[in-house]
Amino acid sequence: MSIDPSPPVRLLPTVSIVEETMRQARRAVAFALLGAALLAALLLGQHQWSSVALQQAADRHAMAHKLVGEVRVADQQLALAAQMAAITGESHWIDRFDKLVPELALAIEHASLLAPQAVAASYRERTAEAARLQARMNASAAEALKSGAFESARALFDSERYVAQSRLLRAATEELTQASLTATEQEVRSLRHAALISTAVVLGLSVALGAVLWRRLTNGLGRSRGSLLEAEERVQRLAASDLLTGLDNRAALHDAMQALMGRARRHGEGLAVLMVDLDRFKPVNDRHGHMVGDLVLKEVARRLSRCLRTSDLRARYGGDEFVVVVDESEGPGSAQGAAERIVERLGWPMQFGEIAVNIGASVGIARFPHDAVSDDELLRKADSALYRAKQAGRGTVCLYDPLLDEALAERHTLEVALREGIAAGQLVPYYQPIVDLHTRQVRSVELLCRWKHPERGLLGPDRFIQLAEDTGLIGPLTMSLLRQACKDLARFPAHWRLSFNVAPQQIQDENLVPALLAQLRDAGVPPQRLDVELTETALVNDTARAREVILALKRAGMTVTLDDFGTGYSSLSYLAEMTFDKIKIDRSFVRTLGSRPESAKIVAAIVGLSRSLAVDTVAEGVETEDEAEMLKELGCKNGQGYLFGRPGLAKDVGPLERVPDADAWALVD
Ligand SMILES: Nc1nc2c(ncn2[C@@H]2O[C@H](COP(=O)(O)OP(=O)(O)OP(=O)(O)O)[C@@H](O)[C@H]2O)c(=O)[nH]1
Repeated sequence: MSIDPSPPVRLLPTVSIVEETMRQARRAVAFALLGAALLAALLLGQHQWSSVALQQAADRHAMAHKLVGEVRVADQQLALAAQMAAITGESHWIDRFDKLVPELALAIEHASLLAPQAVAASYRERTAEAARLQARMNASAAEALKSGAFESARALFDSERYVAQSRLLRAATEELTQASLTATEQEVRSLRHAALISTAVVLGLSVALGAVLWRRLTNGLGRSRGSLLEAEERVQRLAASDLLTGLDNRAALHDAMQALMGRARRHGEGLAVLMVDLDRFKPVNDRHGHMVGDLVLKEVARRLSRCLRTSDLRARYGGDEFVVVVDESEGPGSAQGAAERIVERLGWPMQFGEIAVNIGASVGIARFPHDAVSDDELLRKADSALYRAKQAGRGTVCLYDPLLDEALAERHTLEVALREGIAAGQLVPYYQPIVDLHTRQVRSVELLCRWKHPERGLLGPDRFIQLAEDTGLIGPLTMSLLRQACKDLARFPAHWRLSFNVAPQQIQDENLVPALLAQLRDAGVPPQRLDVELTETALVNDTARAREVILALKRAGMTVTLDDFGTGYSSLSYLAEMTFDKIKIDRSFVRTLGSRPESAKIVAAIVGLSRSLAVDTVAEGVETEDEAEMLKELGCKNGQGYLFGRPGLAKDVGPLERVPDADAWALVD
């Protein structure tokens, strides 16, 4: 398998999708508005144009009407004025005749302008000669009238020629004015018709344009809606899945569990929740980096998917924890089977390019509805079972057990109380003397710890030290105790030294040595009075780091003791390598000195070894004079135990210089 750093699920540009969608929607709406404005302008323009044209045509028609009357009246009045002037010779008739001649000519001219051009041209052609003669005769008549020759004027008016020409002209003029009337009427009618047609065309166009715009708008909005729905679906998918593995995430798990529980309840079926935690995953990150760690997590997700049914729910719960929910409709065995398959498959080696990785998995199982009926409770109980699987040595499967759950709850309560207790100064230093086996002089005291629990009374270290180590409280606890112990040490006899234990986890703390020196400085105690005890476990876990710490402690002036020697790994190489100042012989050898000959041999060997390495020895757990005697004979220099004194408070330990017998000590423990 090659190393591929890209995550399986790509973060999608949801924001830009929304922006694009908004852009599309805005464009569609802008088009619609523009189209609507165009349509409105078109309709308005068409309406305006047709109203103006119609009005003008109507005006011309009215004019034609008026001219028909005017020409007729002017003609009749002209004839009347001519007759009356010739008969009466009165000057006002003569003036009237004079005036009416050009008036009639002008009215005819206007009418010809309104008539169709062809009609007007034909009128002019047909009447040109008659009009010219008529005009000449009118002029002669007018002259005759003005000169008083009324008889000759009358003769002219009554002449056959004049009458015939007047009739011809009247008929032609009547034709012309009627033609102008008809033409203007037709114009009005055809304009009305055109207006109707253009309105229909514009309306048709508007409907077509409206339909196009509507389509565009709905298409645009439809596309926007589609994009938004798609984006929403993506967002929901992303929100529900773990980005690294692509499995459901914690939130989605809860939703899915509730749905599964609802269905199981309806069908009267069972479910099992498997809490899976990887074993030894942290070292993978530490050794190969987080990128390889991530690949492991992805591979775990892949293997989980392969060894389970597709209907089984799989989720990443966080960190290196996964949750699987299997249905138990076929009986309670299926969860156990699935869990065992998971442990087996995740235990198979993984290979990423050159890098080989070996992890494992522990599984805790809780059942619905047997153990719990809510998702939170089920997960909590599966976690409790998982805790037990881890305690049992990892790589195992454990079912939830209510009794152990109580133990876990008790442990949690104690952890909370311990955290508060450390802050509140409830952890009290106790001291046990370490004496010279020959002189019984007190050489040093070992710092031990008691917890003055506000409700449970005085608790020994067996009740809380392991808990403190497991929960990371051992560092703060040690420092809190040491702060008080350094003050006590300043008041103890100046040749007494103080031994105290440093837990394996504390070895990793970069600040350990500076913090110890700061405590000593605050209390005004030289580092030479401090002896740090380390167990073999601390050395085995991280030998290189242990060597560094030992060197730093010694450089700072403190001494270092190898605690509980003989019980653990007892590698002689540690002794040679690490330059301890003292070795503590474990109490199990001391207690069996009288009963098991091998114990004496082991003690003799350890003492011999120490002597050759020029290292001091201390025997732990000395309870009888016989044991003290034997140890002395075997060459052991120092002893610690009930024979010399039980652990006590500073006020009880302080006055002691030498311990003749056990009664000298306040028996506080
Ligand atoms: N590479 C990677 N590491 C992660 C991620 N999330 C959590 N971790 C690491 O996973 C580790 C989980 O810690 P633990 O469960 O104590 O590690 P472990 O070694 O498996 O411990 P045990 O369960 O006791 O065997 C921590 O070191 C986290 O930093 C992630 O997304 N990627």
